[in-house]
Amino acid sequence: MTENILETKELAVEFSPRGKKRVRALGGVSLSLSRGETLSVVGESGSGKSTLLRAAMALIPTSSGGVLLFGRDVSKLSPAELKALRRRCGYVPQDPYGAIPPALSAIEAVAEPYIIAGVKSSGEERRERAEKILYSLGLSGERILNARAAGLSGGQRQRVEIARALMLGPELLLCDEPTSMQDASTRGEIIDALAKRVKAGMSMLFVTHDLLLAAHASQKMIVLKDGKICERGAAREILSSPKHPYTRALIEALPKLKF
Ligand SMILES: Nc1ncnc2c1ncn2[C@@H]1O[C@H](COP(=O)(O)OP(=O)(O)OP(=O)(O)O)[C@@H](O)[C@H]1O
Repeated sequence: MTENILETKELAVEFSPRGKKRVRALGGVSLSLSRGETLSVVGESGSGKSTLLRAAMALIPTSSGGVLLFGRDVSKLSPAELKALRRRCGYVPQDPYGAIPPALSAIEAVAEPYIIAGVKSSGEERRERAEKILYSLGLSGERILNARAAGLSGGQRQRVEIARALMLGPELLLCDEPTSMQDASTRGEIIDALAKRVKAGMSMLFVTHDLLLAAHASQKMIVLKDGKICERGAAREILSSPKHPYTRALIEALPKLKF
């Protein structure tokens, strides 16, 4: 039997900003992700992708429906139990600015989760592991490794964020537009590094507005429109023969190369 790492059931999230109209960000989303599998979440800006990631990690309250993380209903967990489950997850937030502690160098920032989680290790071991992960994402060299966040480009910060999320060897990686600031070849390098980990058993929920990237990075895909799934299935199949008019419109909007 396949083991579900993440499951959402009719998940709904509403925001009630003070003095403003209530926003229904997610309206009944059901999905499942098993071990060693990647699911891409695709949709336009405002379709609910980030909300889905944050709700999956129980970082925001849900209005109805539920989330099972590693088979446990997150609404029934104590803060300590939830913390323990979150430790098994890596989260790459959308905005790499501000997510990295400004006083730490890149290598220290990547090694920090080991210290926070209390993993017994020497400074040397932490550094070695952090360096290896950064290298797999195309970052190396003393100048980069010792730079603080302010001295790194947006794309480099994004890779430091991904490396931080990988430091504890997560069983589930949730990433929110993790390659939005990368050039094409670095993007490929990152996707390949993540794919290797998926092959080794990691599961990944991959948020992107880029359908081509989604098809490259994942086996399964869901397309979100106004907080609801309008299409789901095998990523490449959706790309080659989309069923929903919204997906078709997204594909038609992809830039066409002309020579
Ligand atoms: N904290 C919040 N308070 C109020 N409304 C919110 C909040 N977070 C998200 N929303 C609203 O929920 C809807 C979904 O937002 P979300 O950020 O999940 O979309 P998204 O698909 O990730 O967009 P993007 O691709 O631009 O990041 C939007 O209408 C957004 O304005």
